[in-house]
Amino acid sequence: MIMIKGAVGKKKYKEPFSKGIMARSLYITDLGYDKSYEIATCIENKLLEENISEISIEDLAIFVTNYLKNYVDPVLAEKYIKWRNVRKSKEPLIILIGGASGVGTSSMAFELASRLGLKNLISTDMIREVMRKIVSQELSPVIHKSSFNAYESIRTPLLGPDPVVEGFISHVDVVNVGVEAVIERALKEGISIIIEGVHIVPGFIKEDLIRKSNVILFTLIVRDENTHKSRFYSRCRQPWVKRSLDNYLSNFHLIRKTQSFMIDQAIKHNSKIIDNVDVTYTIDIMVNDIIEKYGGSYDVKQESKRNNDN
Ligand SMILES: Nc1ncnc2c1ncn2[C@@H]1O[C@H](COP(=O)(O)OP(=O)(O)OP(=O)(O)O)[C@@H](O)[C@H]1O
Ligand SMILES: O=C(O)[C@@H](CO)OP(=O)(O)O
Repeated sequence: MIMIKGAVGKKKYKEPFSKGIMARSLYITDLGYDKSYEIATCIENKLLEENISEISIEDLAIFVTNYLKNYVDPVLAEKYIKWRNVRKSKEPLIILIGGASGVGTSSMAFELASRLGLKNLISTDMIREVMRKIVSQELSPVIHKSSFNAYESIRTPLLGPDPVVEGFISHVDVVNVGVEAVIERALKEGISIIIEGVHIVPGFIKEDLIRKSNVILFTLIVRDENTHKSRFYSRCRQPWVKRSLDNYLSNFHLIRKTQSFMIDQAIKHNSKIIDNVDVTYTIDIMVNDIIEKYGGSYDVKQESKRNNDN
């Protein structure tokens, strides 16, 4: 059996090498579960071949990086080490995924959480639901509507040419208070989290939060109208889904307007836009962006030197 040596603060511990845990950490490199497990098995065999029965967690990471570099693919080695840097960071990762109704924010957030092994995921619809219990319809009628038809509840005189966009802005502005509270709590507790939904819009979240280096925002869109429309059919196909297909189809032109507004905001604030047509493409872009932004530099020798110095 191969034992892995690690430390939490000054406390040292040992645990047996687990192919499952190793496969999980390789999964980030987009190898897929089966291939990750296969490589984890090869790594275990290689350790045994080299008569390594005990290894520190840092040396294991170097061993894995070199294995990927020499026997699999140097690009994957780089991804692996960069993701490791992200995981070792002292700050939690706050991933915000916005997009108009139906573009796939909840599906992509779930996929991304699974790829990154993140356990915390919340939808802004749920935040809004809690807020609806606290803030009466009289006080804030807009949040008791959908984002795309909130304009029907605007009480103040219209300021611009498009009531739909104005309703959307008022709606997002209120729910954003709850979104910011979740971000602040996650930062305070040190919890990595994904927050997704229509209420994540560039330009609405406080500057001091969005500028933090560990907060990243993606705006998902579906540029093609027919593809976007078909998403409502696929969403309503499951028998347990209670949201009415007709409601989204009859309001589709309003939903598209909210998407156009989100695109304008993302461009204005220099924020990433992803056309969510293909799941693999969307997740790969998000993963690559995250590891490029937070993964630091890829330097195995540096890590090796650090270990020798310790
Ligand atoms: N890249 C994709 N390729 C194919 N289908 C997708 C993709 N992304 C999402 N879908 C499908 O589109 C439908 C709508 O997605 P989802 O429910 O995630 O949207 P949403 O943006 O969360 O909507 P809402 O904000 O209204 O809840 C789902 O059936 C989902 O499986
Ligand atoms: O407000 C909206 O656009 C959607 C987002 O999911 O919510 P609901 O369908 O509950 O109105």
